[in-house]
Amino acid sequence: MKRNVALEEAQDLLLRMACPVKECKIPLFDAAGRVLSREIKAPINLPPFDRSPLDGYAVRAEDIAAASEAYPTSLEVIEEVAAGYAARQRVTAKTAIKVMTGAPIPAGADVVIKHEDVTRTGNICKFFYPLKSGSNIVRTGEDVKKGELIAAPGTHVSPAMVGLIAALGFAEVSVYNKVKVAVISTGDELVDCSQPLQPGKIYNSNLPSLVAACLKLGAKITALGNVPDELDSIADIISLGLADADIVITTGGVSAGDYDVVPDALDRLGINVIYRGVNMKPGSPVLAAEYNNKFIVCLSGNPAAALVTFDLIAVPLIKKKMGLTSYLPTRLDAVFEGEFGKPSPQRRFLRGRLQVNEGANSVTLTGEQSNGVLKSLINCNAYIDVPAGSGRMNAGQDVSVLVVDDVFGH
Ligand SMILES: Nc1nc2c(c(=O)[nH]1)N[C@H]1C(S)=C(S)[C@@H](COP(=O)(O)OP(=O)(O)OC[C@H]3O[C@@H](n4cnc5c(N)ncnc54)[C@H](O)[C@@H]3O)O[C@H]1N2
Ligand code: MOO
Repeated sequence: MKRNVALEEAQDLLLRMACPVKECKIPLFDAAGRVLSREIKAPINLPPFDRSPLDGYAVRAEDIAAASEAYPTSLEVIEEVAAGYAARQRVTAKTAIKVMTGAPIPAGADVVIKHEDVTRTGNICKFFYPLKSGSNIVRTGEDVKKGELIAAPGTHVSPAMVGLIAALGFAEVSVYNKVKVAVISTGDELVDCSQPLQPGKIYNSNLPSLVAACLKLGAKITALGNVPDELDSIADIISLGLADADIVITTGGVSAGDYDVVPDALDRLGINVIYRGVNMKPGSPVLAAEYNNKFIVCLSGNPAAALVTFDLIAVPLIKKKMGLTSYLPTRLDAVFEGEFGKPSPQRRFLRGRLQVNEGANSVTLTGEQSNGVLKSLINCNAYIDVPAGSGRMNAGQDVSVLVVDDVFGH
């Protein structure tokens, strides 16, 4: 077992051992938020045929080459084509076919003129300007070319990706199974938020917040609830979690107190502790262990410490198990806007709000930074990485941040 490792080593030790869970095939309608386990190549062009982007008239460019306001060109409309149908006839010299938006371009035509720009009497249509061959035609494969790689394994399925996969005619997709995460909180002082609060007790916030964080990632959760600071109960519930889950997350009871019995419970279960303690604040007591290819991540109980170490250590692990190929938080440079008076003898992660700008990114603090303060995580989308040995931080200073909420995507 290692002790007091750097964050990067703490991440790496787990990521090296973790491989994605098994794959399955699911209906495309259920695929949003999942991770593709197979590449997707386009079996068809998109659009599959040349189509009209307008309601208008498909004609031959050469037929309207001389058209002008003063001397319009008259063509005979020989057919009308709605979206979803193909013209039966060809556009030949001096003829036009009326087409609706989305309709295939009739053979022979090489340009579409929008209907507002023509006048029509019976079957005769007048055109008042010429257009270059190819104008107002959406070409076959403009969006996607047949054979093109659409997504590699490990791609997160966004709503837009669902649309693209549907447009290519796939009703099912291969994805990784949902990662199963069991969440446990420990502490005699904790009361479920549905219960009245007794003296000396506090409401359990870690269990709901960690369950919510795992759900947001797309994991399959088992909330095993809260157990008292008691060796047998903690050992029993961890072993219950390990029976089904890929990853067990616990909070509380990992520090140095008399009732911090989580490490003893792991010991009793014969679980291999990979490391105990990470050089960071908050969350330094975090512990990670492995058992039969499953992982146990024990976060300290302070609510902010629990969520920060969850984001920086548990999330990359869950993401790698989910099959994602990008799992570490993005690191960006930013200018610090604000002040933080405390020195940081230990490496510190401050809760901040990153604004991504054209020139320089800027980051502000989201509020109080104590280990138990949860409120400042509400608008936090990045952690300011303050190196060990840093003094007071002032506005305008350059900092490095780890992005923990996706500020780029949609
Ligand atoms: N003598 C020492 N004492 C402490 C040390 C140390 O090195 N030496 N480390 C401190 C640090 S750092 C932290 S963080 C805490 C964490 O200890 P634990 O992980 O064992 O957590 P607990 O003692 O169980 O709880 C800490 C704190 O958080 C509250 N808590 C716990 N669980 C929840 C929950 N589910 N929802 C809301 N709040 C929770 C708990 O009541 C405590 O106030 O230890 C320091 N002590
Ligand atoms: O882990 Mo503790 O004080 O670093 O919150």
